[in-house]
Amino acid sequence: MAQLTRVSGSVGLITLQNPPVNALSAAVRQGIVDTVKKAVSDPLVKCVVICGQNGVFCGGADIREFGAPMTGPPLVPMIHAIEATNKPVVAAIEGAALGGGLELALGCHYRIIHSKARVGLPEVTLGLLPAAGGSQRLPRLIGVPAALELITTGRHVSAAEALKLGIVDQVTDDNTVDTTVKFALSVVGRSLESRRISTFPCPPVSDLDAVFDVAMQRVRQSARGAIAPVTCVQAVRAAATLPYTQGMKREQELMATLFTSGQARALQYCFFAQRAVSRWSMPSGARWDTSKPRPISKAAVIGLGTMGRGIAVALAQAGLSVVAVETQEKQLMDAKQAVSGMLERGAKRRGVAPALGLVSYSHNIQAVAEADLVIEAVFEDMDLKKKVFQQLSAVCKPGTLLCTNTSSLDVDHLASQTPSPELVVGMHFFAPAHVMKLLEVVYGPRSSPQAVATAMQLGKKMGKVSVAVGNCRGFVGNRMLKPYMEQAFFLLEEGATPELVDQALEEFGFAMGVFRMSDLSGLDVGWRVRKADGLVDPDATSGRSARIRQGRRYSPLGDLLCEQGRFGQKAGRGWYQYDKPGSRVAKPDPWLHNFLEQYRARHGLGVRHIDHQEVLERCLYALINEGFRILEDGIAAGPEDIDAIYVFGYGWPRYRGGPMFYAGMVGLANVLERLEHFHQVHPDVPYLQPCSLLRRLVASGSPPIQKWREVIRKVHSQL
Ligand SMILES: CCCCCCCC(=O)CC(=O)SCCNC(=O)CCNC(=O)[C@H](O)C(C)(C)COP(=O)(O)OP(=O)(O)OC[C@H]1O[C@@H](n2cnc3c(N)ncnc32)[C@H](O)[C@@H]1OP(=O)(O)O
Ligand SMILES: NC(=O)C1=CN([C@@H]2O[C@H](COP(=O)(O)OP(=O)(O)OC[C@H]3O[C@@H](n4cnc5c(N)ncnc54)[C@H](O)[C@@H]3O)[C@@H](O)[C@H]2O)C=CC1
Repeated sequence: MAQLTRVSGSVGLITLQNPPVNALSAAVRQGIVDTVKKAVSDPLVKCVVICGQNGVFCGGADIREFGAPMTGPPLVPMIHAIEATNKPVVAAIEGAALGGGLELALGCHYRIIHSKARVGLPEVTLGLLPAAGGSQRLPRLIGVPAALELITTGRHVSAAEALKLGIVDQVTDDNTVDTTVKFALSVVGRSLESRRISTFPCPPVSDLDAVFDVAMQRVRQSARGAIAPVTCVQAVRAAATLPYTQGMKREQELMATLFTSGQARALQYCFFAQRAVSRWSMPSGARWDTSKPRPISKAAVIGLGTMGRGIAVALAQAGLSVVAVETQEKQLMDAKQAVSGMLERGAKRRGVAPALGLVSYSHNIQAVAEADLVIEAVFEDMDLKKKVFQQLSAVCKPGTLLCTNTSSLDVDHLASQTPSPELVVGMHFFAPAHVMKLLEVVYGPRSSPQAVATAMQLGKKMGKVSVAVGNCRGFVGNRMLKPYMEQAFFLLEEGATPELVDQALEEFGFAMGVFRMSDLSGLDVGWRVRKADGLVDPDATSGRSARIRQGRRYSPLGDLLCEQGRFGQKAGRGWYQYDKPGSRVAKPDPWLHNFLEQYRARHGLGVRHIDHQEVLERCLYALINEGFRILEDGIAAGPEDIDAIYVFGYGWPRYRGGPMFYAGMVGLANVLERLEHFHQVHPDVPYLQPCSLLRRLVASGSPPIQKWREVIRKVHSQL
């Protein structure tokens, strides 16, 4: 809806009304069309101000309407009608003017913005382009290079930057609507000829082809398979090279190719999934809206290795005071330097003062006595962690939340070491912890809803996408990763190379394939876990026992590499070779190819031709099948939780929506059929057996992902 009122005698004030962000739904567009017409034809109205209710101008087109056939008046003629009026129309921007919201403001003759508001054209992040004239008006207003950058990245711009770029005419710290009303009255009677952006020529660029070539190269490199950024470049090129009307035609044509694309659907799903995970629930019935978080102002981190340092930085950057405890003197000194450096670099990037004073250091665990919440990040060793938790229980004040950053150990077992297991949760960060967006908040059967709510809220404060998950081996992300990686090892045994597997996965859109990723994080990490699980047996060198452990197929390839000291990048060799230890450029290694040949010969393994399709199906469907098991077990509440974890923590290409969304896109029946086939061929790999939830979904007609929770609820109610 939009409401027209007359203020200050002769100002027609149009207020967009569609909480929470005044998205341009069909009703809002109709409201704008009607109120603009009314204001223009009212002789008492001399000028018009457009604003949004509740402190937000407009969050853009209503994304929820994208899946359905378009109803209501289209945006483009609506914005043209505003631009064409003979009465000045001024946008009063509070909160945000994004996407269609900014395009609406660009159709106005002037724009006044509150100093705390932001603007942007984030359509590219939804798989679209600004197709309500944004791709044609913005370059005309601020020039091609700046518009290209904003449109291809979707970056939000502060009020100050918007003024500097020339997107807005004035910034105010006062009441935006009052200021805009006064401003509108002050421009009544002035010619509007020079205020209609669509009539502007695009500012000339000296070497147009070079500018667009560089932009195209940049988006192709960073977008890795995403089509919207490429299309955005093409749309801006149309603005730079064609008259406005033809440019608009091109904008519409390009948008038509994107609007119904699978990538746009996936990205829009991700937008809502990211928000859905904050509405968490636990199998006990505890929920986000009935569980009150506890205020946290003082936090502590125990163990200042790779993870502890990043966690301390993330906490301090969120404004908390942090006590950082490390027992090794040298580590403590190094950590102090590293944490200060990270805080300084982060502050420089964000243009704020570094929060150095918020972090204090100690080698004594007693220093955490006053903390409201402690995050333990010592070595991955159950006995050590148990000891630390017992110490914390003795040292901390009553009610302190005790969190562990363990990546694989049993959170509930750790909780049982304390007199208050309800205060224990996992806070599983991802490396580097101050950069990576994902946080798995792991609850055990005894974790209190308040503890979960507090960890979830703290994650949000740190700018993380926090996902509440149940306690099981590997939680959600690492549990699904295990079959994925194992399939990659099996493919090497059957004839593939690390390069082939990685290429297939990187072409799919992963930032790194399995083997490059394994080299980066260190092969010894998994080796230690497999040893602890009793899977590593250096004596089993040939025969069936070498490749069957604990009754199922096992590939000792990773163990054999570790025995040779090939721990990955840090050793200068792993699945690839590197110029020197620590170097990042992975090169194919003839030694490894030779080693694989000998290995296959020793085990009598025939070499098959393996293509990219098989790599994708074997690795991804094994991972997806585990995802269905996780849903069936109630470890994740819904497919959105799993997808958010994979998109924000594991480099799953966002434009493919996440593994569960992807399964829906390729067809659940198809996934089921391929898993059945692979399980038949590899009966000694139990996890290839299709999960019963997957069968159930297929049997119920493969409903859209939004309906899976109903099927899952039925499965749970029958257990
Ligand atoms: C051939 C066809 C031609 C079609 C032409 C169309 C061309 C276009 O021009 C296309 C577009 O506009 S696409 C939309 C572009 N706008 C955006 O991407 C902004 C999205 N929103 C935000 O960034 C933040 O919500 C924002 C910064 C606004 C607010 O952040 P907060 O952190 O305060 O709040 P959130 O938790 O993010 O959001 C609150 C609730 O609002 C929902 N929502 C936000 N933006 C929406 C939008 N644009 N449409 C529909 N719902 C929207 C959001 O989902 C959340 O609700 P819940 O999910 O229920 O929690
Ligand atoms: N490295 C990674 O990518 C990830 C690791 N994790 C988990 O985070 C935890 C820490 O891992 P990293 O940081 O990689 O280990 P790390 O080996 O880099 O650091 C551990 C630190 O804890 C210190 N420490 C040991 N005992 C201590 C004690 N009693 N009191 C205080 N400090 C003590 C050590 O001196 C060392 O500096 C582990 O549980 C690991 O599984 C979780 C996610 C990712």
